Amino acid sequence: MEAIFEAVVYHPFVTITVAWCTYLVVLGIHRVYFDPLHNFPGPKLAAATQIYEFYYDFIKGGQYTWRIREMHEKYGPIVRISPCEIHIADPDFYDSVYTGSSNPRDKWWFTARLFGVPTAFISAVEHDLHRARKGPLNHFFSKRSVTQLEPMIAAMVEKLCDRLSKFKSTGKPISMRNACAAFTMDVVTQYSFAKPYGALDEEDFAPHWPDAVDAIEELTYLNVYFPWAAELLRNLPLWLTRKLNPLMAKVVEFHLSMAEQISTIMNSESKDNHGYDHPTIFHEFLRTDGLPASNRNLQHFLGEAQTVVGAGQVTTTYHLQVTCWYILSTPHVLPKLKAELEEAIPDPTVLPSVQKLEQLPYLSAVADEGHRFTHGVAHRLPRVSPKNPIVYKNWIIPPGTPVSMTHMLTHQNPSIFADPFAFRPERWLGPDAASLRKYLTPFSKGTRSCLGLHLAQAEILLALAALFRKFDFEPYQTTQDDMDIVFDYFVPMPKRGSKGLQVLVK
Ligand code: HEM
Repeated sequence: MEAIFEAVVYHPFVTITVAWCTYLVVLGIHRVYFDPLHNFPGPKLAAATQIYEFYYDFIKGGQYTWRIREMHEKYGPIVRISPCEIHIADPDFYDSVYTGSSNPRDKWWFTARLFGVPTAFISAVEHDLHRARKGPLNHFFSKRSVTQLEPMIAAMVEKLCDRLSKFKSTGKPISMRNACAAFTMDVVTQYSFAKPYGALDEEDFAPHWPDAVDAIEELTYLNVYFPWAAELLRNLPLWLTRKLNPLMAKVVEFHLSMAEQISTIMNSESKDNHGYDHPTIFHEFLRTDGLPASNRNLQHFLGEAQTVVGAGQVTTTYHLQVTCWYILSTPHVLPKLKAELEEAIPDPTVLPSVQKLEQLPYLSAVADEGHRFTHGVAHRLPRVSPKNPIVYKNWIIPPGTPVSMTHMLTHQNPSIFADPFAFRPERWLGPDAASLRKYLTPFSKGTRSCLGLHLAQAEILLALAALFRKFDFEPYQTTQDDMDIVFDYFVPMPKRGSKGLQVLVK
């Protein structure tokens, strides 16, 4: 008996397990009572172990954002939400966290893994590395470059309208999620590869592309918590990945399609984008002299392509779809918008420039209110001050600590946006509009802010103007709960099974 007891107690597995558990308990106690963040308010369990956050985001699926909101209601504007992360819910502090390059911020290495593309600029942890990698892409997205791109975007809008007009009075519903995604996908792939994916030409608007980009988003927590598993799944034979994890299979198929485009450009003798009246990102990118030799490979370009194409497609599509829903479902908005568009666009076949559309107050207010409802991203965005502490009121947050804020908490804050769940473009037209604007942060701010802001704004204004000048829509089997955000998979997502906005063209 004694021999059995000794064998069990001294078995290496038991010894290691006991030692590991003891280590975790001591670590938890240290984090809660002794480490530099121990004074910050928040649940003790969240401070002791990251399993707390893991439970809400991985097990329950994208739910920590709502738990964080509850924590702020209980503990106030600054909360320790995990052993190493501080979250702030004070909209006036946004500019102190999301700073420019004179006060650089790093990303937090842990959440830099969200997208599963470690060499892409979006995943670069250090400020300097991020700047070096993003640099070659910046000029493609300047206001000037986007203005030059306008004829292409307008042509895609025309194509979208052409397709929608075929549904007129047929009684056949259209998925606005798929139609808008086809438009944004064709724009961003035309700009990236000089070859659109042709989603607007497909009968059903090629839903497999937005499905693939949504799959990238749904896999963000797998990438963060189990990067090795995500890597393994990405590299298995496709048939096996399809069986084990259909979401990852969609991502791999998406990667294969982009790899084909990039290889064609890499292998073509001339790197010239002959025949196109606008530059294209990956032709130019491959010519960039400043790019280190280690980054001149398919894998690196693929990471950048996923970043640009994915980010360009998912956010703008979501904005367009959700804004269309609120325009159609908020009784006073549609007639006001239509009246403005009819006056500004006497001939519906001739769309004004983006510059002219920007001057239409109600259209711009509708687009801004759409941003306030869609947030850009649902996830908090952690930033790290590498050398200096971040000081919030009496709290001194040590350098190296990830500090995050969440757009949704600001955009739905009733002390800033009165009646926050009412879609009210008028709030952007009143006397308070200028002071409200600084709290509208869908594109984030600082060095890591959205690269595609001007492109997104051009797509949104041109598409909304054309859709509501040319068509009368009626929502089809869509209710508010098909649109409400219930998941944070980095980007906002509705309930499972929602088909998004479906419409009939009258
Ligand atoms: C409504 C439309 C859009 C919204 C609200 C939006 C919002 C955002 C936000 C909040 C970020 C910061 C993410 C982070 O900190 O990790 C971001 C980053 C980014 N966005 Fe957008 N985006 C939109 C459209 C676009 C478009 C059209 C493109 C390009 C085609 C684009 C490309 C990017 C890229 C490349 C980044 C990474 C920037 C970096 O890491 O420095 N976005 N976007």
